[in-house]
Amino acid sequence: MPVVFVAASKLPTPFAQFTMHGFLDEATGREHVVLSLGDFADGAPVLGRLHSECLTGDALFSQRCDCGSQLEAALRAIAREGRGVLLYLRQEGRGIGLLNKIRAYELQDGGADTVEANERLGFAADLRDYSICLPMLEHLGVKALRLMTNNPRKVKAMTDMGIVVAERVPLHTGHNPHNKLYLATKASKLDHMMGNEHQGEVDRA
Ligand SMILES: Nc1nc2c(ncn2[C@@H]2O[C@H](COP(=O)(O)OP(=O)(O)OP(=O)(O)O)[C@@H](O)[C@H]2O)c(=O)[nH]1
Ligand SMILES: [Zn+2]
Repeated sequence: MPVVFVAASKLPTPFAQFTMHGFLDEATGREHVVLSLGDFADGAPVLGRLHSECLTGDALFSQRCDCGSQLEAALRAIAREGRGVLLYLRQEGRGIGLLNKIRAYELQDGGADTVEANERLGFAADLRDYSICLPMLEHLGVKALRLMTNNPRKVKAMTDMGIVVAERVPLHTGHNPHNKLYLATKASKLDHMMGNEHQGEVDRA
């Protein structure tokens, strides 16, 4: 079943006034949001972020992860450029949902790392499906991205579905003592690029 566009409105934020596009994934019932800024008609690669929902990091100021800081840095970068898209994907907890993420955090409080915790709960390390992005990008007329991410799986997923990733823009921000092990595990077990890439890097918030 498809991901269908439902409605669009203005969304004023401290960074810029974005246009907010709402989509329904009819297969799962999940409601996704895209914030866009500027015009994409010229076909030039668009500064973009595929941001997976993290209620704890995005809305509740959690320092267990880097999500809230990455969300803000990405919106600031798009605002600075006057052109870009942020897909806010409702794939909480890398796809396991909020309550299972809290179960996973409980196991992490007992010493497991982020991947071991998922596995002990019977889940793969990362259950996200990025195919939902294609209809949203097509709706907006975006064919090529300058993708703000440290996650090579996102780059591969876009390329595999025919979206050109003209550049990967590292997004290193929100590091603190509480998420040190989490970020190290993402680098060692989930292939995240946490090195000191400088090319086109988004400023730390
Ligand atoms: N299962 C699980 N999910 C987590 C944990 N910590 C954070 N998450 C989720 O991980 C996801 C992070 O998504 P993104 O911000 O898109 O980041 P990413 O895949 O790490 O890649 P980047 O683009 O480099 O940020 C969110 O859905 C969070 O809710 C954890 O310990 N366990
Ligand atoms: Zn998070």
